[in-house]
Amino acid sequence: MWYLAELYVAEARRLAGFDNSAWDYTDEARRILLTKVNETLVNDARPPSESVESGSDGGLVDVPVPRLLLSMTPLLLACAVSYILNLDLISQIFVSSVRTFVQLSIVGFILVPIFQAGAEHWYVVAGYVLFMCLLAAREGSARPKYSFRGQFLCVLAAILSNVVLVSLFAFAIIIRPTPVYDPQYVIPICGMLLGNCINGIALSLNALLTSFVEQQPEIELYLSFGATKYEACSRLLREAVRTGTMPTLNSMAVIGLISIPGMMTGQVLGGSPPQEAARYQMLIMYLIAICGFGSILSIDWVALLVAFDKDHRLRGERFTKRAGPRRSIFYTVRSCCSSMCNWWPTRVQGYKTVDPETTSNAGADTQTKVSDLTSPDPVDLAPNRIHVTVLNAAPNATKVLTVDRVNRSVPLEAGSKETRVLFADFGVTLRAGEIASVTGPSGAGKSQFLRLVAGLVPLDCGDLYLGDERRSAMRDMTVWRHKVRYVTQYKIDTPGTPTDFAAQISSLNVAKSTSGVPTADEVIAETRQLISAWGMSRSSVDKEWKELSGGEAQRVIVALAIASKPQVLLLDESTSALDLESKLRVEKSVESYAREHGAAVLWITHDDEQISRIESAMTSA
Ligand SMILES: Nc1ncnc2c1ncn2[C@@H]1O[C@H](COP(=O)(O)OP(=O)(O)OP(=O)(O)O)[C@@H](O)[C@H]1O
Repeated sequence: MWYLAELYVAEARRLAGFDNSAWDYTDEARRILLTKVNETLVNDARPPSESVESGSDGGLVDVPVPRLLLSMTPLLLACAVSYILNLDLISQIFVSSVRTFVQLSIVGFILVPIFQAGAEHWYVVAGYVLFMCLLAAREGSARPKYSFRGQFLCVLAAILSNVVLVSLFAFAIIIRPTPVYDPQYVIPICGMLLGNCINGIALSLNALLTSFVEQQPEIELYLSFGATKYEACSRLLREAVRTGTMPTLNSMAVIGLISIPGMMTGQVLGGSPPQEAARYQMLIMYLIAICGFGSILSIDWVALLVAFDKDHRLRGERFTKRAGPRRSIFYTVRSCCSSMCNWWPTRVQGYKTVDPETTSNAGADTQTKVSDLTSPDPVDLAPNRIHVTVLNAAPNATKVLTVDRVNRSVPLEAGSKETRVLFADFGVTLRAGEIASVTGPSGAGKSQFLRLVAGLVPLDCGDLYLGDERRSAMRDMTVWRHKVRYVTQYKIDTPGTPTDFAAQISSLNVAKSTSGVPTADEVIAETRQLISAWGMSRSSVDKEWKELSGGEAQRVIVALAIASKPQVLLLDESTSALDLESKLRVEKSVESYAREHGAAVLWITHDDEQISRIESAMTSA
């Protein structure tokens, strides 16, 4: 290269009229030299055919529209694979490809006047960036499986605040174009920030909202042991943030080695030196990473605030499931064709057609069932069908729990504004050592009653007392839940072992700030002792929750609840998965816990014999 340069310098000097023997290197000679060297290097690096096509200016090889359309044809293969594997992606591939073509074609045209006007007026650039933020917020908020009211505005706020902050940092401090709002810099870079924000927000928000709805038992398990909303969701929050940030962090890890990203490719193709393009790319990646991270944290924080009320209760009813993917024109056309001509293959998932001839009986059956479900017997919706019976009245003992005329209603149907009263003016008083059975038909509201007492669901009116302490006067609901333990009827399905769980509940804020709370070692030692008395191996608490059978997990969680020493124990069908012998052993332990610790127990059961057994054991003791 230097040899070539030497030759050009000599030639340049000759053309400029210098005497080569004097060899004085002027600016003019340097300019001619550099121009010539560049032209030669660019043309030498290209195959002869390209050199001809790209012309003598060394710019991009032009891709005419027919060839651009030709580049879309391999996607037909993807459609064929989607059809064969029944992936139901044909519509999405088609719509995405057309959108890419149309949107980029439009943007190619509108950017020219925006760049011209934006170079003079900052508000043109700001307006266009705001427009991009609105579109980004729409896309980001439309993708998650579940949504909440005001989700679009929350996503917009998260995106806007982070993009504005990162842009100020990038353009005012790092890049410093002139003017600082130069649209040639601001618009493409903001576009890249927004593109990554959408993906991060959609992935993270989807993971978090899905957890709030579908992992409700896990969250409420922690809440029922006195966790705050942050403590109850910490694992799910961590996972959601990781899910959102992982694509960017992964691409940063392989950038340059495996992938040459779009911006760098564009700059190199546009004629920029690769080193300069690489520096810009590094800068963009750092900006994308911080902007994406900030937006994900912001929106997850907002989602957490929406999901819980001030008493750290999970409000699952605030989320609604999307009806399905947005309907595309392709879908509409296909559905019309399908219903009119019945020619569209029925094997594509979600669009199966039913032959009325062959399925008439099945259809009749289904209809009967559906009508049964949609018009429930009014008797099933009557309030106050639950019965609380104190099995061993101890009128002289101190009051432990007072439920004072509480009401609870739930939506008649999911998402409906109409409500159904489960119980009204409902009350009970339990004294130290008393056990009460909670009975009633399925769906009457027994679990809702126990969850209300535990402070996991709100009450419409009335109040609760623990001794003389009024619940509505308590500033911190976690303190109440630490003393009133609800044992769920669901099988525990959280990652980790019961030993890990004991360590987690012993390190909750409420446990650390309360005196006399058993340590993790004490909890786990007593749990081992109890489960061994109930016919299980002591080492069962070292197995993963998911490795325990339904009956084993049920015994372990009851043992953990007893070992954490609550004042009120709320058992929701806690022995339903056990054989008779195991049931008897658990009953005995619960009875002695109530007697020895002066605790009150509310026990939901459908087993009349169990009620008689507990009643006779407690009254004869
Ligand atoms: N979050 C909720 N939103 C709307 N309705 C709910 C909600 N939770 C429970 N319900 C409804 O409240 C009613 C009472 O539910 P609950 O679980 O308390 O019944 P249950 O008496 O414990 O029944 P089972 O004996 O079958 O466990 C049911 O009809 C249920 O569909």
